[in-house]
Amino acid sequence: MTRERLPIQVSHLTKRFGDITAVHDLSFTVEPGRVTGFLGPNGAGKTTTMRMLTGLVSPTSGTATIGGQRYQRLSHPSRTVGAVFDATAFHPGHTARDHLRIYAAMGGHRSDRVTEVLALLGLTDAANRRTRGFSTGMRQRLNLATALLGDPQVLLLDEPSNGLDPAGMSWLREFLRSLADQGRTILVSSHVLSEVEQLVDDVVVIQRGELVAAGPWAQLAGSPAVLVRSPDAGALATVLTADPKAGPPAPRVEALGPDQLRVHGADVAYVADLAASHQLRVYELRTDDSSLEELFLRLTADQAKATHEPVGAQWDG
Ligand SMILES: Nc1ncnc2c1ncn2[C@@H]1O[C@H](COP(=O)(O)OP(=O)(O)OP(=O)(O)O)[C@@H](O)[C@H]1O
Repeated sequence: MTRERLPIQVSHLTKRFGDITAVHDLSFTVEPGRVTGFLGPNGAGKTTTMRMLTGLVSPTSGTATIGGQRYQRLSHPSRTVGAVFDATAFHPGHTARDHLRIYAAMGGHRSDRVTEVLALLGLTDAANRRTRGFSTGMRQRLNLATALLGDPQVLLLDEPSNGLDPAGMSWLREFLRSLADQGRTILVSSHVLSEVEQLVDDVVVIQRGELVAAGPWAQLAGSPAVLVRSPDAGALATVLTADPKAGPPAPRVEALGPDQLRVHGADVAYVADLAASHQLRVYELRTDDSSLEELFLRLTADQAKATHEPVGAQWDG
């Protein structure tokens, strides 16, 4: 089936609640066929923006459109956009099937779609269990099942990875990838930095309601640097910067200490092979994960709390 490709467009969007400016002159685009991370610390304005996209909150000014239309103007809103905002909004006494039946009825979706989404999300065996006993992973799956009832082309997911264990994250990554590969437009909010690179193709980073950065994740993050510990660090730095095979541009080398280097613009295998070919000793060689942290610290530099947190920390500490 050929699907209609529907980009999300946010243009000069502003929302004020009394004295609070939750979103300020925000503009970005979310492309179909890609998973886009919507990132920012708690209170940055992510949920407010997503609510404006679904018509739950009216903008003070600016526009938020889906396929060029405001949500209210879409001919089949609940079949075009699937959105879930509150991960805990299940009636504890309802079964997964009850929950989905209610939402299917509200959205005007055919009732056999309930069985389909239960199967799609791997919840068939849990369909008749009450949600009060559901694990976080099952709740997140039930949320996704709810969002997918209308087989929407656009998915807006607020913190879908919250509380997932590594297996759950891996499953979510594969699942979102398969939905994006069908040409759907997927916007996933998160305030957990370490989840970003696992899930998304593109990122939109906001802070205090304003855009900080937007673009392909790989481009924003750049390639990670390589850390080297070697008693021959000086000689290794010389061959790295002089090696004609590397250029242009040649790797850039920082001396971190007498036996430590940080190498930019080369990967671990390249540095290892070059050291071996010059018979230079290497005691430690690894990717420098702190470059990811540095990127976010730079992007959100005036977020005082963030400046002390390690890689993968949550911005709300
Ligand atoms: N209905 C409202 N009335 C008043 N202030 C609001 C309302 N909704 C949101 N805000 C404020 O707007 C700002 C942005 O909130 P929002 O929930 O959009 O941020 P967020 O990035 O989604 O944060 P989180 O990660 O905590 O969900 C916050 O200061 C919040 O207190």
